[in-house]
Parts: sequence; structure tokens; C-alpha cells
Amino acid sequence: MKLSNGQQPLVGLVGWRGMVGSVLMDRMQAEGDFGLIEPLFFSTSNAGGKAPAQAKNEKVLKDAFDLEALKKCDIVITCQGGDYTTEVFPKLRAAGWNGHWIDAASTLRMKDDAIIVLDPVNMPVIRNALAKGGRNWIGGNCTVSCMLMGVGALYKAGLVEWMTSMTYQAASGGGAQHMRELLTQFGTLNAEVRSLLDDPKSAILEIDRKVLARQQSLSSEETANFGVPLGGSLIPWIDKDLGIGKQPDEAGWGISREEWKAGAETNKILGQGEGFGTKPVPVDGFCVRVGAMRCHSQALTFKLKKDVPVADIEAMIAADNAWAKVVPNTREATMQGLTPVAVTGTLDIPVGRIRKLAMGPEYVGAFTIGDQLLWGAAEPLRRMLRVLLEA
Ligand SMILES: NC(=O)C1=CN([C@@H]2O[C@H](COP(=O)(O)OP(=O)(O)OC[C@H]3O[C@@H](n4cnc5c(N)ncnc54)[C@H](OP(=O)(O)O)[C@@H]3O)[C@@H](O)[C@H]2O)C=CC1
Ligand SMILES: N[C@@H](CC(=O)OP(=O)(O)O)C(=O)O
Repeated sequence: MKLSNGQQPLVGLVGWRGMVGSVLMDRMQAEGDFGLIEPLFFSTSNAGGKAPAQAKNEKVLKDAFDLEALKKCDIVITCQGGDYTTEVFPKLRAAGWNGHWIDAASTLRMKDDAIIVLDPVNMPVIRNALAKGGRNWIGGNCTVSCMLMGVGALYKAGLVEWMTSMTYQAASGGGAQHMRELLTQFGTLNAEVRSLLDDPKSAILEIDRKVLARQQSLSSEETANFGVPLGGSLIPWIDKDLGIGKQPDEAGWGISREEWKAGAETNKILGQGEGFGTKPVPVDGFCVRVGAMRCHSQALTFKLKKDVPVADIEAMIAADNAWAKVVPNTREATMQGLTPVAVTGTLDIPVGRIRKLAMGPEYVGAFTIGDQLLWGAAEPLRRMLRVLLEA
């Protein structure tokens, strides 16, 4: 991005101290992004306060609702959330601001003039939009982005007839308070049976009964974020109830918004389907919240358009990008390398359990995991910033 005055681009950062924003700041720091920009830090709650250490010339926090201050930015990156985007973005555009808007929230993702950014997967789509004057760059849903980072090669090769995903999504997807609630519940349940656990001769069914009784008696305060217990349980519904089919037997009836994103966003990221004049690849499944901390895991079933040997599939995935890693389909390799504990805090996207399924040679199963705060949220945003800076 060349500025006529020869200065570094002014980049407004909103939501930088939240959970996604903090991960973004860490990554920008680690990759030297702040050396390429003039940052301007905004706050919705502490305008006039002290900006973080990365501030250069402007060391005071600006008001994130101050359109005049935002209008000065060449680029705005926001991890503040959908409500902020809904309130500020239209006003900023209506005020004539023509800068680049990079956003973690889902609000604008499906708008015609917005691109869902995941450059290792859809750089041609991004470049094409950039050439046409695109200005709105939105990070994808965490589950979708992590899935495409792992198995995008099969889509790029045009091999996928359809795919179904069964997800195991971490507490962090709900936000920081959800992670705290999960851990508090684990602690509460542990405390309930502590003395029985300490006694190796105690009866396991007694422990189980007491845990269940405590789970079922958790108060509304103890389940304020998830609504029901998650510690020692799971919740097979994430995000809103869309209920979009007209009849109970229609496709889409009873779908959760998180499940809807899988098909809608996967196709939009790849630049296919509705709006691109091509047929979308059907992608559907179930999204489930589990008691993991910040990695989303998913079991995938593909119907491929033809019989492709497993070795070829593995080679395509391994060659697709620097972060997708094939985990050999053995018990030991899976247990060591294909768990949220192994992946958290890394940019690796391991893809394992790759095997042909009993339904026929075109049916392939795989299991993949990604840190939903890195590739699932922060990393595509900072990489889009780099794309703009290098344009
Ligand atoms: N959580 C996730 O996994 C994902 C989230 N996203 C999107 O990112 C957006 C933000 O999510 P997330 O980072 O989880 O939201 P957070 O709740 O962690 O942060 C959002 C804002 O809350 C304010 N805030 C109030 N109290 C605190 C506190 N104690 N510590 C830090 N910040 C505080 C901050 O604004 P201020 O400084 O102005 O007061 C902050 O920017 C959402 O749009 C979400 O959809 C996208 C992908 C994944
Ligand atoms: N919905 C995701 C997190 C998220 O913020 O997704 P999105 O950016 O699509 O709203 C989850 O709960 O795991």
C-alpha cells in the first residue's frame, strides 16, 4: 500500500484487548507487523486511557465510536464483535470513508461486497476482489477456516462431491467467560467427589451418581454462559436456531447457525456457489460444543467425485500449505499429534485418521484440529493486513 505522503499506513485497532484481539496483538508483534504500520488504538470503554506498548506516535486511546478519528485510518482492524460492526461500519461508510475494513465478526461475511479472507486457501479470490476495488475483508467462522486450512486441497482440486462435518468445538468459541465457566464447573464437580477420589476403594458408581447430581443442580449463575452444564457433558447446538426450512423434511429445517455457516462460508471462501454462478458443494453436519479449551476438532466425511488413493490424498493435503500436517493413521501418532492439547497455541493444522470408509472407494474419512483463536480468528486478519500492505 503506497501512501502519497510516504508515511506508514495508519491502522486503527479496535477490540485489541479482547480474547481474539490479544491473540492478534501477539501474532502481529511476533511477525513484526507493527514495524510496517502506524497503529492507532481505539477503545469502546476507555477513550483517553493509555494505549498499549505497541503505540508509536499516538499513545492515547481513541473513542471507538468517534467516526472522525476512524475516518483518518487507511485500514481499520476490529475484533470488537458483531454489535460494534453493526453500529459503526454503516455509519463510517455513509460518512464517505473509503479505507479497508478488516473484521473478525460474522456480521458482514455474507454481504456481496465482503470477502471472507483465508489467503492460503483463497488468495485468487482476494486478489480478484482487490483488483476490483474491494474494501471489506472479513475473517471466516473458526470451524470453517480451520477445516479449509486442513483439507482445502481436496476442494481446490475439485474432488469433493459433498462433505459432512461433525464438530467438537471448544469453550473459547463462546468467549473468555465461557472458558472460565467450563473450568469453574470442572472444579465444582471435582470438589464434590474429592474425598471419594482420594479413597482408591470408593465405588465409581457412587462418584458418578454424585457428579450427575451436582451437574443437575448447577445454579443459573454456574451455567450463565452456556445455559446448561458443559463440564462432563456436551451441547449439540451452537449459535442461533435458524429453523430455515418451510417444512420439517426440507433441507435446512432445524439447522443451527453454526451448521449453516459450514456450507455458506466454505463455498463463499472458495469463490463458488450462489453469487459466483456455479453450483455450491453441499457441506452440512452437526456442530457440538465440548469441554475443550480453545481448539476446534472435527470429523469429516467426504464423498469424492472419484476413487483417489489415500496416499495421493495425504500428499495433496501435505503439499497444500505450510501449516497442514498429515498425521499417520496409527493409534500412537493420533494420540500424540491429533488432540487439542497437542495443537493449542500452534498454527499447525494436523489432519489425521485419513482412510477409506466402508461405504465405497469414493468415501473418505478424516479428522482435523485447529486452534480457533489462531487460524480460526486472528491469523487470517493479520495476514490480510499484510496482503494490503504489500499490494
Ligand atoms: N471468541 C472466538 O472464538 C471468536 C470470536 N470472533 C469474533 O471476535 C469478536 C470478539 O470476540 P472476543 O475476543 O472473544 O471478545 P471479548 O469479549 O474477549 O472482547 C471484546 C471486547 O470486550 C471489551 N472488554 C470488556 N471487558 C474486558 C476484559 N476484562 N478484558 C478484555 N476485554 C474486555 C474490550 O473492549 P474495550 O477495550 O473497547 O473495552 C474487548 O475488545 C466477536 O465478534 C466474535 O464473533 C471470531 C472468531 C472466533
Ligand atoms: N461460533 C463460534 C465462534 C465464533 O465467534 O464464530 P463466528 O465468528 O462465526 O461468529 C463458536 O462458538 O465456536
